Amino acid sequence: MSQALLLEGRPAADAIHRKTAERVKRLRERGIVPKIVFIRVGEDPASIVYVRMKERKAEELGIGSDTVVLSDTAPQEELLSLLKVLGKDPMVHGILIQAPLPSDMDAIQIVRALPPEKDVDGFHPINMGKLLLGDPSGFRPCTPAGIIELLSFYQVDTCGADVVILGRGNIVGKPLAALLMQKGPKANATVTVVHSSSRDIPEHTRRADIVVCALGKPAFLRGDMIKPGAVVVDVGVSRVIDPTNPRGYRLIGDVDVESVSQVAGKLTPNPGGVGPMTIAMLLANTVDAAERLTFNAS
Ligand SMILES: Nc1nc(=O)c2c([nH]1)NC[C@@H]1CN(c3ccc(C(=O)N[C@@H](CCC(=O)O)C(=O)O)cc3)C=[N+]21
Repeated sequence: MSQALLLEGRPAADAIHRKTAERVKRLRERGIVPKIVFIRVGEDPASIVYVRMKERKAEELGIGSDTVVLSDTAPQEELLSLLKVLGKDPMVHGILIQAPLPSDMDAIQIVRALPPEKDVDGFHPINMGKLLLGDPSGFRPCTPAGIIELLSFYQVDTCGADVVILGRGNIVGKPLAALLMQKGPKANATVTVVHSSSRDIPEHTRRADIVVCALGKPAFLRGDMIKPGAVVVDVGVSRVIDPTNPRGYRLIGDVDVESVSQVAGKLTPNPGGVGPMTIAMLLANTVDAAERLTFNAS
């Protein structure tokens, strides 16, 4: 009975954090303190936890941060005028609008109100366009970039690999497909994107060298759906009620760990895999933003 090797996110994230801290130090020696502003709308408990984790890590690295909290009854204009002020503030290099937003807000219009140079999430249409074009002057979305760097850290070669991505969302599936099919190292993959209208999902996943599961469906991917030795990246995360857990809930990924770990060669745990990498890429993007805004100023 074999057990998949776990590709832990923490060591890979720490390697990125160490480089980020060095870059922060160099900026600070020149009198620049890289800074990110987090915007949270409403009191969603998960968003509160995530923003706090990002603030704490930023502080550890010497990156300045502010968090602005708006009421979920605030008019969208309030958020738009806040973005306008932050967009012009030369002390602010990165702006993150924590998702999800209240359903009555127009997320597409809101991202467009960000200057693309401060869009460290990489969600602005300019950055999405640059991503598709392979123009490195944009920002890579944090979770897809984190997956690329996680695979690279553990020397999983994507060149020529058959990668099957489950999920076609704008945050993970679609941008990850664009990154992986790019020409170049840490890319060069043959990419298939599978979604709810795909005819035979197991047929696709069974021939993949690498399966990326980003559906948000707990324990969706089972061992009988993958090729022996495959690399499995578990991205989706769901909360299930668990009275035995002090938090009252437990996090569960898209992968059925019990069966998949019997068949897969390597597996990213969840939590403890892609999540920490997402934060590492966010803060690396923030330092990129500070460097670009400082050294490429026209
Ligand atoms: N504008 C925006 N940008 C985001 O990047 C963004 C967002 N909105 N909205 C929500 C999602 C979620 N997200 C996570 C980041 C880190 C972990 C993470 O580090 N998780 C830990 C566990 C955390 C726990 O125990 O709850 C882990 O996987 O080990 C998880 C989730 C960023 N998001």
